[in-house]
Amino acid sequence: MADTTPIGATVLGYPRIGPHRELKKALENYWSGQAGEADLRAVAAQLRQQTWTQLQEAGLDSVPGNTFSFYDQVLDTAVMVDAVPSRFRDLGLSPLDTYFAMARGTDGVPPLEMTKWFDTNYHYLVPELAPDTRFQLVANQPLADYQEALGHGVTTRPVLVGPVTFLLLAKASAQAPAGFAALSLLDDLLDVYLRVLAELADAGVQWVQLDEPALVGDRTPAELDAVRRAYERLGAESNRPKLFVPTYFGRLGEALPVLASTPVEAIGIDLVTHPQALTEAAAHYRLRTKVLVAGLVDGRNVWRTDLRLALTTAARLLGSVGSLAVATSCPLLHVPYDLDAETNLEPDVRRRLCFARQKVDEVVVLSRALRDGTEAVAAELAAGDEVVPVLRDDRVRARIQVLRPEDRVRSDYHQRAAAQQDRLGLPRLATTTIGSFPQTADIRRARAGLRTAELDAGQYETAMRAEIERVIRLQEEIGLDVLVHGEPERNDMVQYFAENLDGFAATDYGWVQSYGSRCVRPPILHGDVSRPAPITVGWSQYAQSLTSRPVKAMLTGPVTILAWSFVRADQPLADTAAQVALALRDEVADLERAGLRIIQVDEPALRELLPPRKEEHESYLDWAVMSFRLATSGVAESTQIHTHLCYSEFGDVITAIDTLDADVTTIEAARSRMEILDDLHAIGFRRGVGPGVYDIHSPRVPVWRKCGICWLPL
Ligand code: MET
Ligand SMILES: [Zn+2]
Repeated sequence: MADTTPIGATVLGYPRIGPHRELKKALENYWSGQAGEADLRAVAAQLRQQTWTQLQEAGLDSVPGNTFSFYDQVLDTAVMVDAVPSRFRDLGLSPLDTYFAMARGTDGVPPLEMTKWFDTNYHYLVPELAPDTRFQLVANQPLADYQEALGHGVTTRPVLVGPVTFLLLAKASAQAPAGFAALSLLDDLLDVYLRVLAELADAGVQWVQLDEPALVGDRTPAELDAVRRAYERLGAESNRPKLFVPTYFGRLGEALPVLASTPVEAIGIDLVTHPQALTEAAAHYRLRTKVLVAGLVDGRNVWRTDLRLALTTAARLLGSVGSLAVATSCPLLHVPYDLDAETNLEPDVRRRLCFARQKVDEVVVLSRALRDGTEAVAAELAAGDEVVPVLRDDRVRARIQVLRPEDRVRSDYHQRAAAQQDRLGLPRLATTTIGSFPQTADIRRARAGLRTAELDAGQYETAMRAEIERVIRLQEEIGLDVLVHGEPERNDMVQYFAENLDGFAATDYGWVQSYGSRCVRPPILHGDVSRPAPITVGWSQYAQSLTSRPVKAMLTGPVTILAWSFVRADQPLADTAAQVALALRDEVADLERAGLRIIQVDEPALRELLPPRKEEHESYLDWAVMSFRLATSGVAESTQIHTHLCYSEFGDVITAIDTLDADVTTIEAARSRMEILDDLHAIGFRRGVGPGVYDIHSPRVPVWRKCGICWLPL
């Protein structure tokens, strides 16, 4: 290995969809046939070049490369190692179209499964592996990217998904025998990684980054052994770049000594998510011979870093590691591009914010302070000292202060169930939907019209009411028992509430990739939350006025509102959740007063925020459940509270579902073949359950099957 430049100041990755979602538009034009492959590739090349030059000009010592993707970085890795299931291979498509077929499916060929990337709202594509999967290097994409950057005068550090994380995120294909573990393919996969590394080294690459976020979760001894074997083997190769292994979204724990005992030259730790990571790292003697890349700037949230605090943290590591580099806590994929684009934010909120582009500057400042002393960055530190206080609302705080345990408890379930049955008179197997009906072009046009003042509030209301009436009549005609108003007035189930609650701000360009070309613009929860006026009551009340059947009012729960927003970092999430819950509790009370007999509070993100380690589950689930109960327990016995969960894999939260104490839980069950019913049965779940039998992602009509639990088990 040649002498290498230090990592110094760096970021682990960068947004790739384009500051104005250029990639989204280019992808969608390509998919619809409006543009050809060359057009798409040109946009992609342009975006890559922009990112490289920007990062270099911002003063990073090491610029990450290969952070671009046409769809998803895990899919890129699968394709790079030729883990392409035969159903896609057999299509005989071009490499690019095969790639998109894996991502999106085509003509009756289902795509790879998509699932959430750790506890973020980003979705990756799940590789399908089997004992006969033959890994081989198809095209060295990281190398091509490196050379392309070099052509623009930028030397990069190629970023790849680490081999262990790749295998841990993969699943056994349908053809794999029972008991097959993807990790058994480690050695074959390493052969390919070794080739990639050798080719990179031949091209002069000095550092390569192998992301291993999976190491921050609870790992079995066998998995830890795979980590050791993987990095022993990669490290033992002489013809390779230096290895930098970042870990993020939690603390390394028992994986730290394992990774640190291998020959990797640099290890990255996330000092933002978990303060304990600092003590772990400072105490570990093996880090004395390594580069420690300190994730000091939050890569997932949008707040300015407390630079002085970050420097204190860094100072505690200086004596205990070989050398120190400064980075973001994780790739910047999860934050918007540039705060400079936002001109409509309240100045006091704006001054507290920091998007991807600004985070790069922070990393550079921190690194300079460590190298040249704090005097060198005196101006930046002074600017950081002008702290803008968080917007406090004493009324909200006073209300939270006086909450009693009874405010989170309803009466005995069976008593409630009887009262509700009396009032609602529903059949034993009642039918309902989850809430939203399609957002038609007319609905979107009306909303846009309201924004641009083409429609006044009255005209908008008339348009929405017409839509509500349409879906109410449709549901009556179909013969459903519990009706919904269809949520036409909502742009999004979280944004809509954020726009109507105090304490939230919306951005104009704060797009973040959710999957593929799909982006979301998460609201920014920046201050104490309260509800200035009823939000949904008018719409639900109108819907109920149209029919004698019960209409179910619809709210989004506190956990989901938090999960899909950027949240405050200045107080525990539990406290923020309680504030949101209290605002929702007021809404629930108003709905009940307006005559709504059923109220559904959706918590599809309950599972998503679950921390990576078991030891933290209990405290998370405790505040998550308590916030739901705070929102919902103020109602009369005869008011039926529903909740709705989706996105599967409820195993880890199944008992929490019980403690939510909702009268009815509607839950996605189509994709998991109703397994959830057995799981609920096993824990003695006695409340109402509505297994969702229609898969909303597919036009297929399901076949009715008898199941053990019914709507209202009395
Ligand atoms: C992602 S869960 C969605 C629940 C919401 N009520 C809807 O039907 O859209
Ligand atoms: Zn759902």
